[in-house]
Amino acid sequence: MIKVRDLVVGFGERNVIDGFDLDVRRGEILGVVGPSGAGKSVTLRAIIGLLPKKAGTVEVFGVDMDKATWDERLAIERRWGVLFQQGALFSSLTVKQNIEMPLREHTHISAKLRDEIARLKIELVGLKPEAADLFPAELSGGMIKRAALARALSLDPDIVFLDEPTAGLDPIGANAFDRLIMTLKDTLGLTVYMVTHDLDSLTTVCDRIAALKGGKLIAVGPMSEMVRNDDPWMQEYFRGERARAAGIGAAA
Ligand SMILES: Nc1ncnc2c1ncn2[C@@H]1O[C@H](COP(=O)(O)OP(=O)(O)OP(=O)(O)O)[C@@H](O)[C@H]1O
Repeated sequence: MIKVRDLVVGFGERNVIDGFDLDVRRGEILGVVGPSGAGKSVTLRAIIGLLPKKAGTVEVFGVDMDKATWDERLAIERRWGVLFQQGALFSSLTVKQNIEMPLREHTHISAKLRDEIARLKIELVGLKPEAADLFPAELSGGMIKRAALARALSLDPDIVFLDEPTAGLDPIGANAFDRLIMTLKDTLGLTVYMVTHDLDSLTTVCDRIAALKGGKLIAVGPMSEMVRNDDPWMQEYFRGERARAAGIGAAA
């Protein structure tokens, strides 16, 4: 679904991402981890074209994004949805209006159909129908994540990019969100690219994990490979106290 080659991204003289390759396979949930500041969000933004690359290529659905025509690019953007770290909902719009926004931008469907689709997505992500008319300031953290996910799903994408979807949620809320992602993957055949620090999410929902450190990709594979990696950060992360508490040691 996505093929990243020799990616370099930086600001001024400094390179945050220093040349790596990464593939995202159809139908998988790929978890992206790494120390704070490792460039996880920067990589996500570079893949979806919100940040310029200094070098390298990004192919999505087999199309080189640098060579894509305007129409090709728009067609590809229609096939992905993004959930940003803080949800990034428009504060002056209701939940339903937020979900309708991509439909307004990318389609010519009628207001009635937009309304129906938005209400369906609200149901799909487990929000109550009444949430449709609430403004973001009236939502809890978990509801914001669900509303943002509903917006990311509004165009029935093939891929969703999630930037720390469970950050700020209590363990029960995080767990429910993880289950939702798995259900969506199973029922809609979604491919998921998920930046996360959440060890529970990595264990329960991710098929593969990509670990970023020092601008490089230091490991890609299933959890069983992560726990065996001898990089000190990987050891601490995947074999430390919190990992043991999440039951990850058992995977070693
Ligand atoms: N627009 C920008 N201008 C300059 N530097 C930036 C910009 N965006 C990100 N950076 C820098 O790039 C580095 C990587 O940031 P990024 O947000 O990708 O980290 P991260 O791995 O997602 O971290 P965290 O886990 O803390 O969210 C950081 O040092 C950050 O300061």
